[in-house]
Amino acid sequence: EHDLPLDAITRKVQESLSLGKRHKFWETQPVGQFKDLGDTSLPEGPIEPPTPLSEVKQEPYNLPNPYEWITCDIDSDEMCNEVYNLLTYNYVEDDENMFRFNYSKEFLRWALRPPGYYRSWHIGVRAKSSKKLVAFITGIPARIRAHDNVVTMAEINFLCVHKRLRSKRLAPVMIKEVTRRVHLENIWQAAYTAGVVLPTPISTCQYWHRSLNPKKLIDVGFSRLGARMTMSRTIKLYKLPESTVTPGFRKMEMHDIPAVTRLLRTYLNQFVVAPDFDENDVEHWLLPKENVVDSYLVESTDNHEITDFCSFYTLPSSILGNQNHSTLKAAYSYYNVATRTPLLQLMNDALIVAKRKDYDVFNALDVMQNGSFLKELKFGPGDGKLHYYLYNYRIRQELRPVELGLVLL
Ligand SMILES: CCCCCCCCCCCCCC(=O)SCCNC(=O)CCNC(=O)[C@H](O)C(C)(C)COP(=O)(O)OP(=O)(O)OC[C@H]1O[C@@H](n2cnc3c(N)ncnc32)[C@H](O)[C@@H]1OP(=O)(O)O
Ligand SMILES: CNCCCN(C)c1ncc(F)c(N2CC(C(=O)NCc3cnc4ccccn34)C2)n1
Repeated sequence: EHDLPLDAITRKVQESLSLGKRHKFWETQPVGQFKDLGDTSLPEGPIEPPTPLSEVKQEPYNLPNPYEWITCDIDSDEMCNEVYNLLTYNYVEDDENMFRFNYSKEFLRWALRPPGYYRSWHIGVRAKSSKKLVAFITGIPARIRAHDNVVTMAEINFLCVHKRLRSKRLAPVMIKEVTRRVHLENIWQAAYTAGVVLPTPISTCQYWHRSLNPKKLIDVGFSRLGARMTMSRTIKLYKLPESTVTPGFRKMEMHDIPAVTRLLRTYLNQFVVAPDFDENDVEHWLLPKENVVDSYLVESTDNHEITDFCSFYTLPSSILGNQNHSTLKAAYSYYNVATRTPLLQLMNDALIVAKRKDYDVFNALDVMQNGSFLKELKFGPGDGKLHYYLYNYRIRQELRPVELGLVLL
Protein backbone atom coordinates (compact mmCIF):
# COMPACT_ATOMS: atom_id res chain seq x y z
CA GLU A 1 0.00 0.00 0.00
CA HIS A 2 2.88 2.37 0.80
CA ASP A 3 4.47 2.29 -2.65
CA LEU A 4 1.32 3.73 -4.28
CA PRO A 5 1.94 7.11 -5.97
CA LEU A 6 0.48 10.02 -4.01
CA ASP A 7 -2.41 10.72 -6.42
CA ALA A 8 -3.61 7.11 -6.15
CA ILE A 9 -3.69 7.50 -2.38
CA THR A 10 -5.60 10.78 -2.76
CA ARG A 11 -8.04 9.00 -5.06
CA LYS A 12 -8.51 6.24 -2.49
CA VAL A 13 -9.14 8.80 0.23
CA GLN A 14 -11.60 10.62 -2.01
CA GLU A 15 -13.35 7.33 -2.87
CA SER A 16 -13.54 6.36 0.79
CA LEU A 17 -15.16 9.74 1.47
CA SER A 18 -17.75 8.82 -1.22
CA LEU A 19 -16.30 11.76 -3.13
CA GLY A 20 -15.42 9.30 -5.87
CA LYS A 21 -19.14 8.94 -6.72
CA ARG A 22 -20.08 10.20 -10.19
CA HIS A 23 -22.43 13.20 -10.16
CA LYS A 24 -23.43 13.26 -13.83
CA PHE A 25 -25.72 16.26 -13.31
CA TRP A 26 -23.92 18.17 -10.60
CA GLU A 27 -20.59 17.93 -12.46
CA THR A 28 -22.20 20.12 -15.16
CA GLN A 29 -23.27 22.82 -12.70
CA PRO A 30 -21.46 25.95 -11.43
CA VAL A 31 -20.96 24.60 -7.93
CA GLY A 32 -17.82 23.68 -6.01
CA GLN A 33 -16.62 20.33 -7.36
CA PHE A 34 -15.12 17.64 -5.13
CA LYS A 35 -11.99 17.57 -7.38
CA ASP A 36 -11.38 21.22 -6.41
CA LEU A 37 -11.42 20.45 -2.68
CA GLY A 38 -8.39 21.99 -1.01
CA ASP A 39 -7.53 24.21 -3.99
CA THR A 40 -7.44 27.53 -2.10
CA SER A 41 -6.15 29.32 -5.22
CA LEU A 42 -9.71 29.47 -6.61
CA PRO A 43 -11.19 32.92 -5.88
CA GLU A 44 -14.15 33.35 -3.51
CA GLY A 45 -17.38 34.55 -5.17
CA PRO A 46 -19.41 33.84 -8.32
CA ILE A 47 -18.18 30.85 -10.33
CA GLU A 48 -19.80 31.95 -13.63
CA PRO A 49 -20.66 35.50 -14.77
CA PRO A 50 -24.34 36.40 -15.44
CA THR A 51 -25.70 35.58 -18.90
CA PRO A 52 -27.16 38.46 -20.95
CA LEU A 53 -30.94 38.18 -20.36
CA SER A 54 -31.51 37.89 -24.13
CA GLU A 55 -29.43 34.68 -24.07
CA VAL A 56 -31.33 33.01 -21.20
CA LYS A 57 -33.43 30.13 -22.55
CA GLN A 58 -36.91 31.66 -23.04
CA GLU A 59 -38.93 28.45 -23.12
CA PRO A 60 -39.22 25.77 -20.39
CA TYR A 61 -37.05 22.66 -20.47
CA ASN A 62 -38.49 19.56 -22.10
CA LEU A 63 -40.30 17.09 -19.86
CA PRO A 64 -40.98 13.43 -20.71
CA ASN A 65 -44.08 13.32 -22.90
CA PRO A 66 -46.80 12.39 -20.36
CA TYR A 67 -45.91 15.42 -18.18
CA GLU A 68 -46.28 19.20 -18.34
CA TRP A 69 -45.12 22.19 -16.32
CA ILE A 70 -47.60 24.00 -14.11
CA THR A 71 -47.03 27.19 -12.17
CA CYS A 72 -48.54 26.61 -8.72
CA ASP A 73 -50.63 29.49 -7.37
CA ILE A 74 -50.24 28.71 -3.67
CA ASP A 75 -53.00 31.26 -2.86
CA SER A 76 -55.55 28.96 -4.53
CA ASP A 77 -56.93 26.54 -1.96
CA GLU A 78 -57.21 23.74 -4.51
CA MET A 79 -53.60 24.12 -5.69
CA CYS A 80 -52.32 24.51 -2.12
CA ASN A 81 -54.13 21.28 -1.24
CA GLU A 82 -52.46 19.47 -4.15
CA VAL A 83 -49.01 20.71 -3.10
CA TYR A 84 -49.72 19.83 0.54
CA ASN A 85 -50.80 16.28 -0.42
CA LEU A 86 -47.82 15.67 -2.73
CA LEU A 87 -45.42 16.65 0.07
CA THR A 88 -47.37 14.84 2.78
CA TYR A 89 -46.94 11.51 0.97
CA ASN A 90 -43.68 12.00 -0.97
CA TYR A 91 -41.38 14.48 0.83
CA VAL A 92 -38.35 13.91 3.10
CA GLU A 93 -38.29 10.81 5.31
CA ASP A 94 -35.68 9.69 7.83
CA ASP A 95 -33.33 6.87 6.80
CA GLU A 96 -35.49 4.24 8.54
CA ASN A 97 -38.70 5.54 6.90
CA MET A 98 -40.34 6.01 10.30
CA PHE A 99 -41.15 9.71 9.84
CA ARG A 100 -41.99 12.08 6.97
CA PHE A 101 -42.15 15.88 7.14
CA ASN A 102 -45.70 17.16 7.16
CA TYR A 103 -45.39 20.87 6.36
CA SER A 104 -48.84 22.44 6.92
CA LYS A 105 -50.69 24.49 4.29
CA GLU A 106 -50.36 27.69 6.30
CA PHE A 107 -46.64 26.97 6.75
CA LEU A 108 -46.21 26.51 2.97
CA ARG A 109 -48.04 29.79 2.29
CA TRP A 110 -45.70 31.52 4.78
CA ALA A 111 -42.56 29.85 3.42
CA LEU A 112 -43.35 30.64 -0.22
CA ARG A 113 -44.69 34.21 -0.11
CA PRO A 114 -42.00 36.40 1.47
CA PRO A 115 -41.53 40.04 0.37
CA GLY A 116 -40.80 40.17 -3.38
CA TYR A 117 -41.71 36.53 -4.10
CA TYR A 118 -42.25 35.30 -7.70
CA ARG A 119 -45.21 33.05 -8.36
CA SER A 120 -43.33 31.70 -11.40
CA TRP A 121 -40.78 30.17 -9.00
CA HIS A 122 -43.44 27.87 -7.52
CA ILE A 123 -43.03 25.12 -10.11
CA GLY A 124 -45.05 21.92 -10.45
CA VAL A 125 -45.09 19.02 -12.88
CA ARG A 126 -48.36 17.29 -13.55
CA ALA A 127 -49.47 14.31 -15.59
CA LYS A 128 -51.31 15.58 -18.72
CA SER A 129 -53.90 12.77 -18.49
CA SER A 130 -54.79 12.68 -14.79
CA LYS A 131 -53.85 16.34 -14.12
CA LYS A 132 -52.23 14.99 -10.92
CA LEU A 133 -49.31 16.92 -9.43
CA VAL A 134 -46.29 14.59 -9.54
CA ALA A 135 -43.36 16.88 -8.77
CA PHE A 136 -42.59 20.27 -7.21
CA ILE A 137 -39.70 22.66 -6.63
CA THR A 138 -39.71 26.24 -5.29
CA GLY A 139 -37.55 29.31 -5.09
CA ILE A 140 -37.95 32.50 -3.07
CA PRO A 141 -35.77 35.61 -3.31
CA ALA A 142 -33.49 36.42 -0.35
CA ARG A 143 -30.65 38.84 0.27
CA ILE A 144 -27.81 36.77 1.69
CA ARG A 145 -24.45 38.08 2.83
CA ALA A 146 -21.34 35.98 2.26
CA HIS A 147 -18.43 37.65 4.07
CA ASP A 148 -18.90 41.32 3.08
CA ASN A 149 -20.90 40.75 -0.10
CA VAL A 150 -24.69 40.96 0.06
CA VAL A 151 -26.04 38.95 -2.88
CA THR A 152 -29.68 38.60 -3.94
CA MET A 153 -30.11 34.83 -4.22
CA ALA A 154 -32.87 32.30 -4.68
CA GLU A 155 -33.52 30.00 -1.73
CA ILE A 156 -34.49 26.67 -3.24
CA ASN A 157 -36.66 24.25 -1.29
CA PHE A 158 -39.44 21.65 -1.39
CA LEU A 159 -37.88 19.66 -4.25
CA CYS A 160 -40.12 16.63 -4.45
CA VAL A 161 -40.74 13.88 -7.03
CA HIS A 162 -43.59 11.43 -6.46
CA LYS A 163 -42.38 8.10 -5.11
CA ARG A 164 -43.55 6.35 -8.27
CA LEU A 165 -41.40 8.62 -10.51
CA ARG A 166 -38.10 8.35 -8.68
CA SER A 167 -34.72 7.55 -10.30
CA LYS A 168 -35.85 8.78 -13.73
CA ARG A 169 -33.52 11.85 -13.72
CA LEU A 170 -36.52 14.16 -13.22
CA ALA A 171 -34.80 16.10 -10.43
CA PRO A 172 -32.11 17.58 -12.72
CA VAL A 173 -34.85 18.84 -15.06
CA MET A 174 -36.68 20.44 -12.11
CA ILE A 175 -33.46 22.07 -10.96
CA LYS A 176 -32.59 23.35 -14.46
CA GLU A 177 -36.10 24.79 -14.86
CA VAL A 178 -36.07 26.67 -11.57
CA THR A 179 -32.56 27.88 -12.45
CA ARG A 180 -33.84 29.16 -15.79
CA ARG A 181 -36.75 31.02 -14.17
CA VAL A 182 -34.45 32.54 -11.55
CA HIS A 183 -32.05 33.67 -14.30
CA LEU A 184 -34.96 35.38 -16.07
CA GLU A 185 -35.21 37.64 -12.98
CA ASN A 186 -31.48 38.48 -13.30
CA ILE A 187 -30.55 36.47 -10.19
CA TRP A 188 -27.48 34.20 -10.54
CA GLN A 189 -26.88 32.64 -7.13
CA ALA A 190 -28.88 30.29 -4.87
CA ALA A 191 -28.79 28.80 -1.39
CA TYR A 192 -30.22 25.46 -0.36
CA THR A 193 -29.87 22.72 2.25
CA ALA A 194 -30.26 18.96 1.99
CA GLY A 195 -29.82 15.88 4.09
CA VAL A 196 -27.79 14.32 1.24
CA VAL A 197 -24.15 14.99 0.27
CA LEU A 198 -23.85 16.72 -3.13
CA PRO A 199 -21.03 18.77 -4.73
CA THR A 200 -20.12 20.60 -2.49
CA PRO A 201 -21.30 21.57 1.00
CA ILE A 202 -20.20 24.99 2.29
CA SER A 203 -20.92 23.60 5.75
CA THR A 204 -22.30 20.46 7.38
CA CYS A 205 -24.38 20.84 10.53
CA GLN A 206 -25.73 18.43 13.09
CA TYR A 207 -29.30 18.28 14.39
CA TRP A 208 -29.84 18.09 18.15
CA HIS A 209 -33.12 17.18 19.83
CA ARG A 210 -34.50 18.15 23.23
CA SER A 211 -37.23 15.76 24.41
CA LEU A 212 -40.34 17.53 25.70
CA ASN A 213 -42.66 14.50 25.70
CA PRO A 214 -40.19 11.65 26.26
CA LYS A 215 -42.83 8.98 26.75
CA LYS A 216 -44.35 9.61 23.28
CA LEU A 217 -40.89 9.94 21.67
CA ILE A 218 -39.93 6.53 23.04
CA ASP A 219 -43.32 4.98 22.13
CA VAL A 220 -42.91 6.05 18.48
CA GLY A 221 -39.23 5.11 18.21
CA PHE A 222 -37.91 8.67 17.85
CA SER A 223 -35.74 8.08 20.94
CA ARG A 224 -34.82 5.07 23.08
CA LEU A 225 -34.93 4.63 26.85
CA GLY A 226 -31.41 5.37 28.14
CA ALA A 227 -29.35 2.56 29.62
CA ARG A 228 -30.09 2.07 33.34
CA MET A 229 -33.03 4.49 32.94
CA THR A 230 -36.70 3.84 33.79
CA MET A 231 -39.55 5.66 32.05
CA SER A 232 -40.47 7.60 35.21
CA ARG A 233 -36.83 8.62 35.69
CA THR A 234 -36.72 9.75 32.04
CA ILE A 235 -39.93 11.80 32.38
CA LYS A 236 -38.46 13.46 35.49
CA LEU A 237 -35.16 14.16 33.71
CA TYR A 238 -36.89 16.22 30.99
CA LYS A 239 -39.45 17.93 33.24
CA LEU A 240 -39.71 21.73 32.77
CA PRO A 241 -41.28 24.49 34.95
CA GLU A 242 -44.80 25.62 34.12
CA SER A 243 -43.81 29.26 33.51
CA THR A 244 -40.85 31.13 32.00
CA VAL A 245 -38.33 32.68 34.38
CA THR A 246 -37.02 35.81 32.55
CA PRO A 247 -38.64 39.09 33.65
CA GLY A 248 -40.08 40.93 30.63
CA PHE A 249 -40.28 37.76 28.47
CA ARG A 250 -43.26 38.15 26.11
CA LYS A 251 -44.52 37.39 22.58
CA MET A 252 -43.23 39.63 19.80
CA GLU A 253 -45.75 42.13 18.44
CA MET A 254 -46.00 44.43 15.39
CA HIS A 255 -44.59 47.48 17.18
CA ASP A 256 -41.43 45.51 18.08
CA ILE A 257 -40.35 45.11 14.42
CA PRO A 258 -37.86 48.04 14.29
CA ALA A 259 -36.15 47.03 17.56
CA VAL A 260 -36.03 43.32 16.65
CA THR A 261 -34.62 44.21 13.21
CA ARG A 262 -31.83 46.27 14.80
CA LEU A 263 -31.08 43.52 17.34
CA LEU A 264 -31.02 40.78 14.70
CA ARG A 265 -28.98 42.68 12.07
CA THR A 266 -26.29 43.50 14.65
CA TYR A 267 -26.22 39.90 15.89
CA LEU A 268 -26.05 38.31 12.41
CA ASN A 269 -23.09 40.54 11.41
CA GLN A 270 -20.71 38.16 13.20
CA PHE A 271 -21.41 35.21 10.85
CA VAL A 272 -19.73 34.53 7.50
CA VAL A 273 -23.01 33.61 5.77
CA ALA A 274 -26.26 35.16 7.04
CA PRO A 275 -29.49 36.72 5.74
CA ASP A 276 -29.52 40.51 5.27
CA PHE A 277 -32.94 41.06 6.91
CA ASP A 278 -34.70 44.44 6.71
CA GLU A 279 -37.90 45.40 8.57
CA ASN A 280 -40.15 43.92 5.85
CA ASP A 281 -38.27 40.61 6.09
CA VAL A 282 -38.50 40.64 9.91
CA GLU A 283 -42.22 41.33 9.72
CA HIS A 284 -42.72 38.36 7.39
CA TRP A 285 -40.30 35.82 8.86
CA LEU A 286 -40.51 36.60 12.58
CA LEU A 287 -43.90 38.10 13.51
CA PRO A 288 -45.69 35.22 15.29
CA LYS A 289 -48.09 33.16 13.15
CA GLU A 290 -50.23 30.52 14.86
CA ASN A 291 -48.93 27.00 14.15
CA VAL A 292 -46.18 28.38 11.89
CA VAL A 293 -43.67 30.57 13.72
CA ASP A 294 -43.38 31.65 17.37
CA SER A 295 -41.24 34.61 18.47
CA TYR A 296 -40.55 35.94 21.95
CA LEU A 297 -38.46 38.79 23.23
CA VAL A 298 -37.26 40.29 26.51
CA GLU A 299 -38.31 43.90 27.14
CA SER A 300 -36.26 45.26 30.05
CA THR A 301 -38.58 46.28 32.88
CA ASP A 302 -36.88 49.61 33.60
CA ASN A 303 -36.21 51.25 30.21
CA HIS A 304 -38.39 49.09 27.92
CA GLU A 305 -35.38 48.27 25.71
CA ILE A 306 -35.60 45.01 23.70
CA THR A 307 -32.49 43.11 24.81
CA ASP A 308 -33.08 39.48 23.70
CA PHE A 309 -35.05 37.47 21.15
CA CYS A 310 -35.82 33.83 20.45
CA SER A 311 -37.96 32.05 17.85
CA PHE A 312 -38.88 28.62 16.57
CA TYR A 313 -40.92 27.28 13.62
CA THR A 314 -43.49 24.47 13.66
CA LEU A 315 -42.80 21.47 11.40
CA PRO A 316 -44.72 18.33 12.33
CA SER A 317 -43.78 14.90 11.01
CA SER A 318 -46.12 12.10 10.07
CA ILE A 319 -45.34 8.99 12.10
CA LEU A 320 -45.43 6.09 9.64
CA GLY A 321 -46.98 2.90 10.99
CA ASN A 322 -47.54 3.52 14.69
CA GLN A 323 -50.78 2.36 16.30
CA ASN A 324 -51.17 5.08 18.92
CA HIS A 325 -49.69 8.25 17.33
CA SER A 326 -49.92 9.70 13.82
CA THR A 327 -48.07 13.00 14.23
CA LEU A 328 -44.86 14.17 15.91
CA LYS A 329 -45.20 17.82 16.92
CA ALA A 330 -41.73 19.35 16.44
CA ALA A 331 -40.42 22.87 17.03
CA TYR A 332 -37.28 23.95 15.15
CA SER A 333 -35.03 26.62 16.61
CA TYR A 334 -35.00 29.59 14.19
CA TYR A 335 -33.18 32.87 15.11
CA ASN A 336 -32.11 33.66 18.68
CA VAL A 337 -30.25 36.72 20.02
CA ALA A 338 -29.16 37.16 23.64
CA THR A 339 -27.48 40.46 24.59
CA ARG A 340 -28.57 40.74 28.27
CA THR A 341 -30.20 37.47 29.31
CA PRO A 342 -27.88 34.42 29.31
CA LEU A 343 -28.60 32.45 26.08
CA LEU A 344 -28.97 29.35 28.25
CA GLN A 345 -31.81 30.94 30.25
CA LEU A 346 -33.45 32.45 27.14
CA MET A 347 -33.50 29.07 25.37
CA ASN A 348 -34.77 27.33 28.50
CA ASP A 349 -37.70 29.76 28.43
CA ALA A 350 -38.24 28.79 24.77
CA LEU A 351 -38.35 25.11 25.82
CA ILE A 352 -40.85 25.97 28.59
CA VAL A 353 -43.13 27.74 26.08
CA ALA A 354 -42.83 24.87 23.57
CA LYS A 355 -43.67 22.29 26.24
CA ARG A 356 -46.67 24.38 27.37
CA LYS A 357 -47.85 24.42 23.71
CA ASP A 358 -47.70 20.63 23.64
CA TYR A 359 -44.67 20.13 21.34
CA ASP A 360 -43.12 16.67 21.59
CA VAL A 361 -39.56 17.69 20.67
CA PHE A 362 -37.51 20.87 20.18
CA ASN A 363 -34.89 20.56 17.40
CA ALA A 364 -31.86 22.78 16.91
CA LEU A 365 -28.91 22.80 14.54
CA ASP A 366 -25.42 23.39 15.95
CA VAL A 367 -25.25 26.68 13.97
CA MET A 368 -24.64 30.19 15.35
CA GLN A 369 -24.15 30.00 19.14
CA ASN A 370 -26.51 27.06 19.64
CA GLY A 371 -23.57 24.86 20.64
CA SER A 372 -23.31 26.84 23.88
CA PHE A 373 -26.62 25.57 25.26
CA LEU A 374 -27.33 22.21 23.57
CA LYS A 375 -25.75 19.83 26.08
CA GLU A 376 -26.64 21.84 29.18
CA LEU A 377 -30.33 22.04 28.18
CA LYS A 378 -30.37 18.27 27.66
CA PHE A 379 -30.42 18.19 23.84
CA GLY A 380 -29.13 14.92 22.39
CA PRO A 381 -27.32 14.67 19.03
CA GLY A 382 -29.59 13.39 16.23
CA ASP A 383 -28.60 11.16 13.33
CA GLY A 384 -29.61 13.82 10.78
CA LYS A 385 -26.94 16.01 9.28
CA LEU A 386 -27.91 19.07 7.28
CA HIS A 387 -25.61 20.14 4.46
CA TYR A 388 -25.64 23.79 3.34
CA TYR A 389 -25.00 24.69 -0.32
CA LEU A 390 -24.50 27.79 -2.46
CA TYR A 391 -25.06 27.68 -6.22
CA ASN A 392 -22.66 29.65 -8.47
CA TYR A 393 -20.81 31.07 -5.47
CA ARG A 394 -17.52 29.66 -4.15
CA ILE A 395 -16.57 29.94 -0.52
CA ARG A 396 -12.77 29.51 -0.16
CA GLN A 397 -12.94 26.99 2.67
CA GLU A 398 -15.75 25.04 4.30
CA LEU A 399 -17.43 26.93 7.15
CA ARG A 400 -17.73 25.64 10.68
CA PRO A 401 -21.38 25.63 11.88
CA VAL A 402 -20.55 28.50 14.29
CA GLU A 403 -19.81 30.66 11.20
CA LEU A 404 -23.29 30.02 9.74
CA GLY A 405 -26.07 32.49 10.52
CA LEU A 406 -28.66 31.09 8.09
CA VAL A 407 -31.60 28.79 8.92
CA LEU A 408 -33.70 27.51 6.00
CA LEU A 409 -37.14 25.91 6.45
C1 LIG B 1 -29.28 30.64 -9.76
C2 LIG B 1 -30.47 29.85 -9.32
C3 LIG B 1 -30.08 28.36 -9.12
C4 LIG B 1 -31.33 27.57 -8.55
C5 LIG B 1 -31.05 26.06 -8.32
C6 LIG B 1 -30.01 25.80 -7.25
C7 LIG B 1 -29.84 24.29 -6.97
C8 LIG B 1 -31.02 23.67 -6.21
C9 LIG B 1 -30.80 22.19 -5.96
C10 LIG B 1 -32.02 21.54 -5.26
C11 LIG B 1 -32.13 21.92 -3.80
C12 LIG B 1 -33.26 21.10 -3.13
C13 LIG B 1 -33.42 21.46 -1.65
C14 LIG B 1 -34.42 20.49 -1.07
O1 LIG B 1 -35.60 20.56 -1.35
S1 LIG B 1 -33.83 19.19 -0.06
C15 LIG B 1 -35.21 18.10 0.05
C16 LIG B 1 -35.22 17.17 -1.19
N1 LIG B 1 -36.45 16.39 -1.24
C17 LIG B 1 -36.56 15.14 -0.74
O2 LIG B 1 -35.62 14.55 -0.23
C18 LIG B 1 -37.95 14.53 -0.84
C19 LIG B 1 -37.92 13.03 -1.14
N2 LIG B 1 -37.08 12.72 -2.28
C20 LIG B 1 -37.47 13.03 -3.56
O3 LIG B 1 -38.52 13.62 -3.81
C21 LIG B 1 -36.50 12.67 -4.67
O4 LIG B 1 -35.62 11.67 -4.20
C22 LIG B 1 -35.66 13.88 -5.16
C23 LIG B 1 -36.59 14.86 -5.89
C24 LIG B 1 -34.98 14.57 -3.98
C25 LIG B 1 -34.60 13.38 -6.15
O5 LIG B 1 -35.25 12.70 -7.22
P1 LIG B 1 -34.82 11.17 -7.58
O6 LIG B 1 -34.44 10.51 -6.30
O7 LIG B 1 -35.90 10.59 -8.41
O8 LIG B 1 -33.45 11.32 -8.45
P2 LIG B 1 -33.38 11.65 -10.02
O9 LIG B 1 -33.14 10.38 -10.74
O10 LIG B 1 -34.54 12.44 -10.47
O11 LIG B 1 -32.08 12.58 -10.12
C26 LIG B 1 -30.83 12.14 -9.54
C27 LIG B 1 -29.97 13.36 -9.45
O12 LIG B 1 -30.57 14.29 -8.52
C28 LIG B 1 -29.61 14.58 -7.49
N3 LIG B 1 -30.31 14.81 -6.22
C29 LIG B 1 -30.90 13.88 -5.42
N4 LIG B 1 -31.41 14.47 -4.33
C30 LIG B 1 -31.15 15.81 -4.44
C31 LIG B 1 -31.41 16.95 -3.62
N5 LIG B 1 -32.05 16.84 -2.44
N6 LIG B 1 -30.98 18.17 -4.03
C32 LIG B 1 -30.31 18.29 -5.20
N7 LIG B 1 -30.02 17.26 -6.03
C33 LIG B 1 -30.44 16.03 -5.64
C34 LIG B 1 -28.72 13.34 -7.43
O13 LIG B 1 -27.51 13.68 -6.80
C35 LIG B 1 -28.59 13.00 -8.91
O14 LIG B 1 -27.68 13.91 -9.52
P3 LIG B 1 -26.13 13.43 -9.81
O15 LIG B 1 -25.60 13.00 -8.44
O16 LIG B 1 -26.23 12.26 -10.80
O17 LIG B 1 -25.42 14.62 -10.34
C1 LIG C 1 -34.67 21.36 2.77
N1 LIG C 1 -35.05 21.70 4.07
C2 LIG C 1 -34.06 21.28 5.04
C3 LIG C 1 -34.64 21.40 6.38
C4 LIG C 1 -35.65 20.27 6.51
N2 LIG C 1 -35.41 19.72 7.79
C5 LIG C 1 -36.08 20.33 8.93
C6 LIG C 1 -34.54 18.62 7.95
N3 LIG C 1 -33.79 18.19 6.90
C7 LIG C 1 -32.98 17.13 7.10
C8 LIG C 1 -32.95 16.49 8.33
F1 LIG C 1 -32.16 15.41 8.55
C9 LIG C 1 -33.77 16.98 9.36
N4 LIG C 1 -33.80 16.43 10.57
C10 LIG C 1 -34.45 16.95 11.72
C11 LIG C 1 -33.86 15.73 12.49
C12 LIG C 1 -34.99 14.81 12.86
O1 LIG C 1 -35.96 15.27 13.46
N5 LIG C 1 -34.88 13.52 12.46
C13 LIG C 1 -35.97 12.57 12.74
C14 LIG C 1 -37.11 12.97 11.88
C15 LIG C 1 -38.36 13.26 12.31
N6 LIG C 1 -39.12 13.56 11.25
C16 LIG C 1 -38.36 13.48 10.15
C17 LIG C 1 -38.68 13.72 8.80
C18 LIG C 1 -37.66 13.61 7.86
C19 LIG C 1 -36.36 13.29 8.26
C20 LIG C 1 -36.07 13.03 9.61
N7 LIG C 1 -37.08 13.13 10.52
C21 LIG C 1 -33.14 15.34 11.19
N8 LIG C 1 -34.56 18.04 9.18
